[in-house]
Amino acid sequence: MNILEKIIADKYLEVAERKSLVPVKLLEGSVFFEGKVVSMKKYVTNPEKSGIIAEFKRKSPSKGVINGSASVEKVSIGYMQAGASALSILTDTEYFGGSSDDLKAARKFNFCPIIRKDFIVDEYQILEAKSMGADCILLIAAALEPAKLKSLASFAKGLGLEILMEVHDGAELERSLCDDLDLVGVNNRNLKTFEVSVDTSLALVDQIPGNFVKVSESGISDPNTMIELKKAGFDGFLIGENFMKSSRPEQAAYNFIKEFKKLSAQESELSKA
Ligand SMILES: O=P(O)(O)OC[C@@H](O)[C@@H](O)c1c[nH]c2ccccc12
Repeated sequence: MNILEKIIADKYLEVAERKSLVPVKLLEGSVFFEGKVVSMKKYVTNPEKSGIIAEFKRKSPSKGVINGSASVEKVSIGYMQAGASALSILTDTEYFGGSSDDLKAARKFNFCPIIRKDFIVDEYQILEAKSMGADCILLIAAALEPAKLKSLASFAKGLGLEILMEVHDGAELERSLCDDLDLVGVNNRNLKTFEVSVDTSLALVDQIPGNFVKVSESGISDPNTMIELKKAGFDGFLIGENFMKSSRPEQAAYNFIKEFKKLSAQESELSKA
């Protein structure tokens, strides 16, 4: 069993347990349930912003503990002040050290799109996402049968949520593309082997139809790489570890975005010349 298969197997058990403890009616009673969704698609493509979806992640199966002491309040506010377009909050506890409380805290302190980063295998988790105040969910093509991915996407759409579908190769992209998706992400990290390469994004970008917002995910640690990915056609950049490994993730994001803006300005000067 590879790590993704293990996480997914555990996720089914975890969701079954929560389902038996927290009834859907209670989720639907949350103040956020009727709340308006802030569009990830719009924020990520807004030229005034960086396109960065900044992630709050305490640990991961590939890296172990990344940051054991960061405050979600401080970091999420700081990310947005630094110029991020949106937030990604891990809610998986066992493998990533996150929780629904992290997402609720981020929601409380920020008016911006927030994606619930988790391994969604059941409609119940989409209701949970809405009840926490999320605007967008992640669906991982490598973890879901195409028919199931499509029905989960349509369920999320029905609640007004946006959907980021994550793929890792052309075959996943082809079999799982559907109209209900808003953003398509290419994960540079293979969730089965943990290998990371931005070439994965560069190789797939032209296969993503133009009506979807294109996001490159994982392993981005240099503003020059972001410039390269942007030139290739990406609108969004999901960055976690490179910020979270710092004792002040919000400061790391600020420095990164400042450098990115400087490089972008130089690029556009060059293209004018
Ligand atoms: O920390 P990184 O290398 O910047 O990557 C962020 C994000 O892409 C990564 O956390 C991620 C991408 N897809 C996922 C699916 C589940 C959990 C986590 C992820």
